[in-house]
Amino acid sequence: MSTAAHAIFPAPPIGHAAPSSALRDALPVIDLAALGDATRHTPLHARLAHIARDIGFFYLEGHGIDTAQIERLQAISRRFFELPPQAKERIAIRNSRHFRGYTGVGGEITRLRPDLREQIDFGEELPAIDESPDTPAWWGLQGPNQWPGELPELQREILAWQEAARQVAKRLLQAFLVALEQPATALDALVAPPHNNRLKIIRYPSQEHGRPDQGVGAHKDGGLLTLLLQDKVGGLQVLTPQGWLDVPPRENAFVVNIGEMLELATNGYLRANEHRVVSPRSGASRYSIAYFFSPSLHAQEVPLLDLPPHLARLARGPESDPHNPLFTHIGTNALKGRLRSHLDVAQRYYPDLAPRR
Ligand SMILES: O=C(O)CCC(=O)C(=O)O
Ligand SMILES: [Fe+2]
Repeated sequence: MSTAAHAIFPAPPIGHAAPSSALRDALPVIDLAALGDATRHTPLHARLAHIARDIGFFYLEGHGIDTAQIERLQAISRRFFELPPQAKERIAIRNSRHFRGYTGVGGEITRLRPDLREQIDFGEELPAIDESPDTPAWWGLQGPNQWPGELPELQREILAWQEAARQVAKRLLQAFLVALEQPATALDALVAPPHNNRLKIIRYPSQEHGRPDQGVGAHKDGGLLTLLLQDKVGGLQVLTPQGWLDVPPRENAFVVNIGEMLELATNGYLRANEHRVVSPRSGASRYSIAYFFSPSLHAQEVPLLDLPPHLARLARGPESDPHNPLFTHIGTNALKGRLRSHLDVAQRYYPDLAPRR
């Protein structure tokens, strides 16, 4: 996860959110089925553009993924985290130049602090690009996953999820483009195969009394769109002008975030929204599955969309943070985010590029 740009609004201490009740009642829901495959602008598209711009996150329903498929993935993910520590360590992310594999609690860093979560990072299952002195470092992001041999069903469900989530994300991206008065296909080349999407299954252990509660620290997602599946526990919060707002669980709905690459492509008309997870306090763990729909490394550069004047007027330019510069070069930007989050991988495989602390 890329460490976020500085908050525009002073962030209250973690765990003390005070969202406005008006916003809490207004958490928007978008029905992808109702948007259909329309290539024409409809009032629903106008609502989508408004919500994505002014609130920056929403629930997505009507995605068409079977409840049974969701439940199978959630169940097998929980079983992975119940494996003995040695089994998880066998697929440790520090053994993968491609940033794939298991990270234990506290092993990932956001805003310079360890996150209290354990997770497996997956990517598209593709062969590694040959390393030679002339190969740019960011090609290292492409490569095979590490699968736990004890749970072959996990591999099956993750690969199926990648297919299903990719279709949903692509339809949603096309709806965004229509909403912005672009051809629905305007970014097809950016998300064409070979793909570069990422997926994580995550467990947030319950917070022990008096201990830090940074499940994951405030950040923005680096890709185009994130489709997040959370369980019933809660703890996800999004930063709004009124402060941190809880995003309570909603059955069979994804939570959608705008990522930094869509912010860049729209010259800041759409904004990547900052979010975080506060550790559960219930004694039970929280589980989530995050799918990061991202530009293909092969596309090289994020294009700038040509917005009509009435939208371009509202595009404020991408937010710039000297501590977390955004690059329009896809590989450079993606590698930067991974290096910041996984110092062990950075130091082992990318020593010249590893962030200094
Ligand atoms: O687990 C969640 O609810 C959010 C995860 C997240 O924001 C991330 O991994 O980027
Ligand atoms: Fe995120």
